[in-house]
Amino acid sequence: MDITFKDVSYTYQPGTPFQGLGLEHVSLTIESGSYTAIIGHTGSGKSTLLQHLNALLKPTAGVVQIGDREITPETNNKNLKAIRQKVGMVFQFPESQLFEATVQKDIAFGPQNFGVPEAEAMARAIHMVELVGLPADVLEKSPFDLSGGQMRRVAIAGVLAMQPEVLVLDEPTAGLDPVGRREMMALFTRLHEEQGMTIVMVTHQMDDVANYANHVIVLENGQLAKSGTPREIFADPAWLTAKHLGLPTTTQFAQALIQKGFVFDQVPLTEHELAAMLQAQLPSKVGERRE
Ligand SMILES: Nc1ncnc2c1ncn2[C@@H]1O[C@H](COP(=O)(O)OP(=O)(O)OP(=O)(O)O)[C@@H](O)[C@H]1O
Repeated sequence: MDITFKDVSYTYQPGTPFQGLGLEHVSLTIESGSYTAIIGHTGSGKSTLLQHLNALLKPTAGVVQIGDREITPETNNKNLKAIRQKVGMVFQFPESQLFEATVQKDIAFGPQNFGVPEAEAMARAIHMVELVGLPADVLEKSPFDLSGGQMRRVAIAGVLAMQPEVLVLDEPTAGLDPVGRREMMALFTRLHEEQGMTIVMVTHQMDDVANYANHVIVLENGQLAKSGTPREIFADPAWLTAKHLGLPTTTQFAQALIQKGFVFDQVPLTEHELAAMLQAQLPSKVGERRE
């Protein structure tokens, strides 16, 4: 299911002293099956854009097309359930929204709320706990007895239990330790590669953009500043720096190497790419070491 923005603008609290511009004339497509990263400085409109992906916000001008459904400023707030099911939204620190007595009930709550019979919803919860990499014995535990990282997995399992086609994540690794972050990112890669799920992720982690995404949307002051593949986006480090956006660690390291006289045909984005490019430039030395 593609999601397309056609000249979308969104104004917060129009006509009041608190009026604020969230998005301005944004046109873009998030293709079915993509892994899209949304990046941009604070206040650039990332959260506003995310909330349009499942019609939590409706554009104040323009059209958001979600699959075959068009959302316009005139769209009635009723009958949006199908969209909410197809586009699962994981907000920042989603564990704060856990509330049921057991993990299983918490995960089953969403589907039940959407009309799935209790027995099926509870069965889905068992499957989802496994999918997000938690042991089965958490099912009967209170979510509040789990670690922070486990609670976040439970919250994500609750969204996955709705069987969405698109998973939208707002800084999903914020506050996790390095191991927790890696495991969480591996989970999204599994969902993307094994289940063909479309992933849309707001992140400040440029390493994650380089390592996982295949499409990047850069926002600035509510406008689309650039979109393309990670290679296209990171090909111009000066532009990113001017926008107060970072570079992947590897790309940054490559910049230092370029200053020392190394030449790269294209910007290395990952450790493996950089290693391969360096090996190609230092064949004799690498060979000597091996012998
Ligand atoms: N409720 C609101 N009322 C008025 N203006 C708002 C409101 N919420 C957001 N805005 C404005 O809309 C613009 C975009 O905000 P948004 O939260 O989408 O940015 P963001 O990129 O997600 O920021 P962050 O990285 O800090 O989460 C900002 O200028 C912000 O001040």
